Amino acid sequence: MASRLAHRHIALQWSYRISSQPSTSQTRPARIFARCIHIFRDIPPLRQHRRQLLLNGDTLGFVPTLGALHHGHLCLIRAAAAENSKVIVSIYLNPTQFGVTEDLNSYPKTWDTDVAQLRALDAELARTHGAGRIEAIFAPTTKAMYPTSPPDSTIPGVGSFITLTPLGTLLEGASRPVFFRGVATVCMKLFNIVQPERVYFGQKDVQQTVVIRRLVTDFHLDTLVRVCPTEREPDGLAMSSRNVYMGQRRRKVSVVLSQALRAAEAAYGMGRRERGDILALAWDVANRMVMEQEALGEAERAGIEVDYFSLADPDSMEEVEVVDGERGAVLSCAIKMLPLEVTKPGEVLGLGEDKVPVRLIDNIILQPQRPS
Ligand SMILES: Nc1ncnc2c1ncn2[C@@H]1O[C@H](COP(=O)(O)OP(=O)(O)OP(=O)(O)O)[C@@H](O)[C@H]1O
Ligand SMILES: CC(C)(CO)[C@@H](O)C(=O)[O-]
Ligand code: BAL
Repeated sequence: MASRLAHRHIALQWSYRISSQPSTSQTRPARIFARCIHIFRDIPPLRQHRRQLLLNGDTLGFVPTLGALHHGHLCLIRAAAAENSKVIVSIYLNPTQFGVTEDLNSYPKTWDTDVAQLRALDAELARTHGAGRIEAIFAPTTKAMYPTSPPDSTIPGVGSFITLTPLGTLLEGASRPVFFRGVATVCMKLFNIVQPERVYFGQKDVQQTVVIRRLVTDFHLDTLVRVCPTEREPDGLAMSSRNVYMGQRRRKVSVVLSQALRAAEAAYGMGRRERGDILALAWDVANRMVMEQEALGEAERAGIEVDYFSLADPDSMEEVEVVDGERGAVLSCAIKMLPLEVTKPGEVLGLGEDKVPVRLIDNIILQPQRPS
């Protein structure tokens, strides 16, 4: 009984969808079962449900998220539904991957629209021949996820953690020292709880995908890791939950990230293999934007700081001097969009009124080239 009460259902009733075809004796109204998407807040009822899925012969795809869902997340779920009969999505703002000075408290929280998007997507999947369905949302409490000691985000870190060294200390890990410890730890917990056949991650967080593959290999986890392409806005900006922090002014400037990467990718496309030759083009684009912004007045400009441009090995994420054409490389970048110094009346502002610094990341895979 306790376990039955421990999760809620959304969409409790059956519904009928009228087919766009006229109804005749041959073409009856399509009768589509608006199934409930279960919402689990605790682990035992989810485990029990998962056992039932196994007994029913279902395959399970898992999409972990921090919530504030956008089109990029929905693409991961579609990919999961394309190769599994059931999909579980987790929505959990994991505290241990946020450093003590980072944006955990202001991170966008959009539970109602997240659930509405998942319901709409599930209805779309119901109409898609052969697609799996969204079975459940796992939105655990922090007490459930961190049962024995409160989650600690300090660098010494009291608690049980997984670290991947040196991989987790490079690039994003250099700027966010507890980030990959938190990600690896929470993903290990989530994978142990959900026991998915396949897990789905976005290419946008490229180093995270390398960390997850390493976690699965080194800890012999029985799951397949799938990586889905980065979904972008029409101007090239990678979709990200944090983009809502940017109002119109910072949003316009943020396009520099993808433009810089594309310039460097073009150098690789033209046969350049030396680090300096490839990254110089990215730096040129970024420096030009920095100077353009600096030349404007306080009420017009949006400041940016480049954290890194990187050209790294796809398995280790260690920097390379020359791209091995048979291995390819990961070209990646992180920038900080600085808070606006002065805002103007009537200006379209982002979440937190453009006072929150926004760290944006992006990458392009430089594909291995076949020797001609
Ligand atoms: N634009 C995107 N295209 C494809 N996958 C994405 C995209 N953005 C995020 N994802 C993936 O969705 C999963 C959940 O990510 P998360 O909830 O942190 O969203 P996010 O947009 O990356 O948020 P943030 O702004 O905090 O980086 C991750 O595997 C992430 O790589
Ligand atoms: C994988 C993840 C959900 C772990 O909290 C998070 O790092 C993310 O959303 O990319
Ligand atoms: N998608 C990455 C999550 C984070 O930046 O914390």
